[in-house]
Amino acid sequence: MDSFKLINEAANSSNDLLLGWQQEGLLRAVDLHWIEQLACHIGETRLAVLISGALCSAQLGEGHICIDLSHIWETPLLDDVSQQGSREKSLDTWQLTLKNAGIRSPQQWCEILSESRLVCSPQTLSESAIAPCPMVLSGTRLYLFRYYQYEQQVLNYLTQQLSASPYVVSESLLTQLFPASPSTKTEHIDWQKVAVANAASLPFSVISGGPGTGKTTTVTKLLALLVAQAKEQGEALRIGLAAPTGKAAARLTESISQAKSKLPFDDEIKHSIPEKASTLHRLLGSDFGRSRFKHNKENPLHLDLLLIDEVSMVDLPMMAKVIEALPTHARLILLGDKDQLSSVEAGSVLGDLSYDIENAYFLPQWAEYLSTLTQEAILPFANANAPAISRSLTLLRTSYRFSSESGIGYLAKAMNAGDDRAVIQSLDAGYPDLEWCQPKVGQKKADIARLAQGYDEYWQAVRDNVDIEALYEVFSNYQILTAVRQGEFGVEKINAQLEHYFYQRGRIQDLHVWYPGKAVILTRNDAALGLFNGDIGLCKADDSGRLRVWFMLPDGSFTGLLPSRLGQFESVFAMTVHKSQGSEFERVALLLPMQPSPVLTKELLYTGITRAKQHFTLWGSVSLVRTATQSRIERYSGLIDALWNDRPT
Ligand SMILES: Nc1ncnc2c1ncn2[C@@H]1O[C@H](COP(=O)(O)OP(=O)(O)OP(=O)(O)O)[C@@H](O)[C@H]1O
Repeated sequence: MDSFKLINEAANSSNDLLLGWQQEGLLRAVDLHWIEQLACHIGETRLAVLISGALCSAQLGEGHICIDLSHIWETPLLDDVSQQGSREKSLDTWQLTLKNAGIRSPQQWCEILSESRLVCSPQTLSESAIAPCPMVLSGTRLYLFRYYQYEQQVLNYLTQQLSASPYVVSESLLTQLFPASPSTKTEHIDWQKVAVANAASLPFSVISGGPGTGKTTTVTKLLALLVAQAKEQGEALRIGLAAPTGKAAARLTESISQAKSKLPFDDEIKHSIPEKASTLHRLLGSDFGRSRFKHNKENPLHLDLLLIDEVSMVDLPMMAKVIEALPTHARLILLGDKDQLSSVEAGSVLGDLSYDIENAYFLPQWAEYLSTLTQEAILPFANANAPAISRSLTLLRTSYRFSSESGIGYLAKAMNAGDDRAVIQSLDAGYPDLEWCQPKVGQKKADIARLAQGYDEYWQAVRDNVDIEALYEVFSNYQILTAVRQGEFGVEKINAQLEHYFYQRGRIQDLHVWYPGKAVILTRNDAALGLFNGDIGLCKADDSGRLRVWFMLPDGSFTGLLPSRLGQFESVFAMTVHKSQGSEFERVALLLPMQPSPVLTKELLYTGITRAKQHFTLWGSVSLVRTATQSRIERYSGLIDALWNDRPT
């Protein structure tokens, strides 16, 4: 429906207006239902309040923790959300809507909201003992109450940690872990050593870095140092390792066990470093039927240190619950790649915490302390007003996986910088580890055949009836990724077309039953089976010839289930980039849709590219690659301002 017409027709009725927005896809049914129920219950009829509540709820669905009224005032809603219409027309429409709702400026908008019984201020919240109201207006930011609380929980925790006194760190253990070697010592700073020294000194720290920058190697050294220090004092550290998904937990387990073997410490220290990582849900004691975790403020985790990997995937509510369940004395170490896609659910905690990490050098006193401890020439912030959070952040800057000759490394860097010229240049440069295919209309069959070739080795392994470990390894060598779920290049259609192709080639005998080699991904957690959303299962006969679906467990063993026992799953010859987070493959083919889509952003492409270890193929047109490189995801929250507002300009 045309938006001008919509507003003219519906100016007198907020319900009609909001219903119209729902039809246009700006609101979800749940947003509308939520605000209608509340309005009815409290007797609120003002359009300005109802619009704000519905928008706040809708934007949460888009990953935003809050809405910023002054930003929204200047943003064309339709361009912002549904990409329809010209910017000018959308902005006119949006401003007209707000004016019809009696709003003339963001300030006036805030005043109207402040008068509503649906909205309260942070002050009223802190002063009153009465039940909270559904929304909170903090400055020009409007939150749903629960999300305001989550954000405050994280901020309160950080405020305490950032002012805590540092721990003493053993210089000799640090030197043992990072022996100075004249041949390896260049003019560059050893950021891994700095990261260990920094995180060992603090109760809270973030270590961020791109693929292969040695995040796991670094934290394993950090754990070794802390375990050895505790041992010197006759104590034992209780360490927890966790990640947001089962797959990421399994990778962390594997990487820590490999990195441990290279430590220059005796076996006793190595044995005291745990390897087994669990999902955050399992760590907190997920009770799938209940909203609260088993571990919380009243029943904290029995840990002295918690390390969480792949934090880019952790949403704000989960981070708040982890913090709530941490004992006050416990250290928290967050690990991840800040440039990857944010969590599926609302928030971008790692992105917000490490917002300006590239420039976040330490304050002079802290830089001096770290320089003395590490013997590295650490430059301090020039500005004495540096934000407190910068003390807790270390960025690992050197990739040990991709050499300077690596196309994948170069492409990932260009994508991250949003530099479309460099992206196109690297794709065109003929790097041996990069390939670029530009799909053309009418060539889909040939494209599917080419994409399917990547699975030749897998089908050979299925025919050879190799054991499940070997089959799993071959399957993990190659993965097709899609940017979207629906449409011609969406994951559903691509999977169906790949399976059809395999059927035509005689690799699958019957598409309608389970077959050896069928590959599935779970789309729901299954507590009873001990399996999680994102776990991959491969179909293979057991010793008695019965087909089972085999899943790898976090300890590397396999469990084979009858297909009838599986809950919700889908085929996984192709998966979405979102689902691939936390996994890596030797070879990756990333398939972009033919048409522009708001989901095509540099974060999505960067995440897809960095899933590849040895070879990466991009399927997408020049114009789409360019547009995606220049689009970035922005998620609203109050964290960046609260943590970084004193940053030097
Ligand atoms: N300082 C170093 N010197 C040489 N090689 C290193 C160094 N640090 C790490 N590596 C090697 O680089 C590889 C990647 O290291 P690691 O797995 O720790 O990185 P990561 O950042 O955790 O990787 P991922 O992207 O998989 O999360 C490993 O083979 C590791 O042994």
